[in-house]
Amino acid sequence: MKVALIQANVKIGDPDQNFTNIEKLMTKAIGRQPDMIVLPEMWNSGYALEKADEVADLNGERTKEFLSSFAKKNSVMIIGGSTLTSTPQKDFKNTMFVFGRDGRELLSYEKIHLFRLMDEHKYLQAGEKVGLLDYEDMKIGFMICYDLRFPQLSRKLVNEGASLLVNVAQWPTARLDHWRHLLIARAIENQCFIVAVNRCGKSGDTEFPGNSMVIDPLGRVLLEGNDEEEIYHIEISLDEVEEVRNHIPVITDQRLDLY
Ligand SMILES: NC(=O)CCC(=O)C(=O)O
Repeated sequence: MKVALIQANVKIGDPDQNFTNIEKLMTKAIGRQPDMIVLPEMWNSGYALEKADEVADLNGERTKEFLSSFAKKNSVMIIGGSTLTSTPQKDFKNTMFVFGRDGRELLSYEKIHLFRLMDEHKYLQAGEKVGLLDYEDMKIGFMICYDLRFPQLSRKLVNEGASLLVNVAQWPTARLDHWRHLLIARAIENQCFIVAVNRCGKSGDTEFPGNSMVIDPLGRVLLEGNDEEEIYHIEISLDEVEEVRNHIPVITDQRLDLY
């Protein structure tokens, strides 16, 4: 499976510019004919949470129409990072939409762990269900940024069959070492692939390192990005997951009767 990771910069509070930029980057990525495109977290608005009323995407309509038609036109699966969405009742959420090659919406996942350090808990509603997708012989589990810190979530997704975990993020440079180590740990402990796409650039005083990563089920780093706006391409084979799990059967050996 050929994956394109879109490590985009995000202009805070400017959806028009961000839609234009993401379209430009995805169009460039299509030249390498990926099977799957992955975008970063909150790419429509950045963390302009105090202006959520102005910049959030009402019912996710703009995001969905844009990603669905791009997916269909280019016959590519899109894991749409996440966007700041709203409802007419003014419920704001950090929402991921996923589309199949035919443009069909396959899943929406609303971030379940809100990150207090970036004030998410003051403005957003947390999602109430995990994100797991069964598509074209793949089971993919989804995490949005801070979700990475909760090993119970990734283990649940893996226990329900995921062999690939995707994390989309706006993870600041200040905690880059946590990002790297936690991603590698999640891959090793769950014996699965991890595709993690982080934004780059700066918003206010906060710097984002990019440093998107792809890690194999043995915890080997197959790809690690720099801090520039960039598209990374990689080919992975999810069959490797079974080989690794057969060698050291961690998932089978769990004592779910005890913990
Ligand atoms: N956008 C986020 O969820 C950031 C999470 C983060 O920075 C962390 O350290 O955790």
